[in-house]
Amino acid sequence: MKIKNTPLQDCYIIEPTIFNDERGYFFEKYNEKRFKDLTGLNGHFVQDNISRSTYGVLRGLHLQKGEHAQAKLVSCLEGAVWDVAVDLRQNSPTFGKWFGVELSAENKLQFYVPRGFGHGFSVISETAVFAYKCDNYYNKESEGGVIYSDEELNIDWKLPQADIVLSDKDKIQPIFAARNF
Ligand SMILES: Cc1cn([C@H]2C[C@H](O)[C@@H](COP(=O)(O)OP(=O)(O)O[C@H]3O[C@H](C)C(=O)[C@H](O)[C@H]3O)O2)c(=O)[nH]c1=O
Repeated sequence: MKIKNTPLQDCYIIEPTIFNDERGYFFEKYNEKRFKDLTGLNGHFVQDNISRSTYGVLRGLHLQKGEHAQAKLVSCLEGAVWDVAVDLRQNSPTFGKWFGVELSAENKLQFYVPRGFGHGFSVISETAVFAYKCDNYYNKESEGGVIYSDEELNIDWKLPQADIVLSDKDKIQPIFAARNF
């Protein structure tokens, strides 16, 4: 398991150790002790989520506010996504900056998105099964984020605008728009 820094403070890319043999492959998807030893972070997750999406779907940018804030450890089990984190922690040196990484069943990379970050992904393969661990429980009332098309962020979602498929919720600026956090 290797940890790689990103341009965003406290945001990491994790490269698991893959054991290949004539049967296929094996890897430890998550090991709390090793994660804590390598990152110095708490590393205790309480909720696992899975979503399946078709090409062009864009989910995000979401986060939960305050005491319900979630750190996420995300990966793609089938297909490929362009995964984006935005630092929305007002006191962070990388506040307002975004970073993207391709996560796929092929590269098996994982992406650690800390509390206080907006998170989203776009599906760049025919279908994608997305899995993520959260270190705090879902709390609908505390949900907020930033609209995917925020002009200041100017995020490249690696999709033609005409192909993007959004939920009704993601078509509008959230009530808790990150600028007011
Ligand atoms: C997030 C979540 C949702 N739900 C229910 C609520 C809705 O009835 C349904 C779909 O929820 P939503 O449309 O918010 O799901 P996504 O658009 O995939 O949002 C998620 O994907 C982006 C990329 C994230 O980073 C967040 O974790 C999360 O906001 O699942 C739950 O029951 N528990 C949960 O933890």
